[in-house]
Amino acid sequence: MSSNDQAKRAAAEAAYEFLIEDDYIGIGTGSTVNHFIDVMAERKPSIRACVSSSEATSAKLKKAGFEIEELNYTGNLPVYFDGADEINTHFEMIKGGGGALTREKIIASVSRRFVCMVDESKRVDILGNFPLPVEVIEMGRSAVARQLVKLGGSPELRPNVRSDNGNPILDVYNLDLSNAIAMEDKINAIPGVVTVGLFARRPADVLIVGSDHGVQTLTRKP
Ligand SMILES: O=C[C@H](O)[C@H](O)[C@H](O)COP(=O)(O)O
Repeated sequence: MSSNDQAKRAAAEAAYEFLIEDDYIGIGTGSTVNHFIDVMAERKPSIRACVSSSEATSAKLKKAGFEIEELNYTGNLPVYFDGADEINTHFEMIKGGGGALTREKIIASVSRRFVCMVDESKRVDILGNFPLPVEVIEMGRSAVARQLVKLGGSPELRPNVRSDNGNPILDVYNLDLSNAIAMEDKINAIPGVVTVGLFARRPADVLIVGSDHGVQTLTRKP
């Protein structure tokens, strides 16, 4: 296992402490979440079912023997576990590097606690080094891209990729995300945008950072 993978695994093990048994849990997408599912598979918690943010996560959870439930049938969730592409000191995030941003944002919005697991390379002072994913409706792709250019961004169509919802994804470089909430609102207001991968209106509540030196668990200050 690479040291990066060891850091993700360590964060996933620490995150497991936040799992609430005998209820539904939300599970995100990506390599860090995959470590979390491995930890779940080893420890076999008693849970009602998982609400999953992607087809890939659902497949891995099912293989590990966990039930999947649709969010439409669960109501609010006590806890959601996910990774991030970048996270700042306010626990605002860029997500969607794996294309799962829309389902992730919906699940995060109905979860009482968002536990974000990262390796330390994901921590930043200002978001934006990682290109910002924006899921769009196909027929509005160019129109949205032109609006993103007006906001100072350089959008690029993610080649040969569709989200689990069947939509294209634009990766936007060079945006000024020093005011992440304002930029999230501006991008959300563009007709044709399905979801922007900025999680500023709904930041994480708990941040677990794995590194060579150990694991740090941080709680967002209100
Ligand atoms: O769409 C993917 C998700 O937002 C992931 O949480 C994000 O890309 C981080 O993934 P990873 O844990 O593989 O770095």
